[in-house]
Amino acid sequence: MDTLAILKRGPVMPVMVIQSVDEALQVTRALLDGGINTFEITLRTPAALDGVRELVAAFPQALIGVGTVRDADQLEAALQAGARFAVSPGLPAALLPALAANRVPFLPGVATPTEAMNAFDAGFAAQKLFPAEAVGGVPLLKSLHSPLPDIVFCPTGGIHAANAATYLALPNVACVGGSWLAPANLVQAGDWAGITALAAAALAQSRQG
Ligand SMILES: O=C[C@H](O)COP(=O)(O)O
Ligand SMILES: CC(=O)C(=O)O
Repeated sequence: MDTLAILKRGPVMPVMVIQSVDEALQVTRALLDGGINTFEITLRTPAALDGVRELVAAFPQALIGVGTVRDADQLEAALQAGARFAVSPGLPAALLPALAANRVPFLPGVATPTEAMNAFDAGFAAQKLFPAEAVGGVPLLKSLHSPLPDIVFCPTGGIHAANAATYLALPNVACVGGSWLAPANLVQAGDWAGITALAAAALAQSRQG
C-alpha cells in the first residue's frame, strides 16, 4: 500500500499521543468502533513503541503507523514494532537514507511551496501540510493546487469537527489528521463512547465533503 492509498483509506487520521499501552488500546478500540481504520501513534511519549507493538497485535484490521519520526533510529524502532507507515512534522535530510533503505510508506511534513517541491523531488507526492491552520490552511492549499497539481496533502494542525469537511472538499486533500478525535479530556475521563461518537461524526462529515 503506498502513502496515498493509506491517506485515502482514512480519510480521517487520529494523531495520538499515548500515555500508556492500556490507554492506547482503549482509545483505538473506541475509534475503531466509530469507523476509523488508520492511526498515527506519535513517538512523543515513552509508551509509544510498546503501544504500537500491542496495537498491531490486538487490532489486525487497523493500519497502525507512527508519527513525529525525527531520525533513522526512531524509524527503525517503529518498523521493528510493526508500524506500517511513518509520518514526520518535516523531512529531515538525515532520514532520507533510512527511508530509501526501508521503502516504508512515508508522509513528510511541509509548510511552504519550496518544501513541497523538495519533498516531491525526493519521491514524496503525498505530504502532510503542517501545522495546517497556522501556515495558511484552506487558502494556502487552494493556492498550491494550481502550480503543484500533482501533490496531494494531509493537512494536520488545527483541524477539528467544524473545518475538516472544508479541507476534505479540496481537490488536493486526500485526508485530514488531528488530535480532535481523541481529545485529552475525553481520554482522561475514560469517555470511550464520546470518542466513538467523535470518530463517527468525522467520518460522516468526510463523506459529505
Ligand atoms: O501536534 C500536533 C498534532 O500533530 C496535531 O495537531 P492538532 O492537535 O492541532 O490536531
Ligand atoms: C505533526 C505530526 O503529525 C507528527 O508529529 O508527525
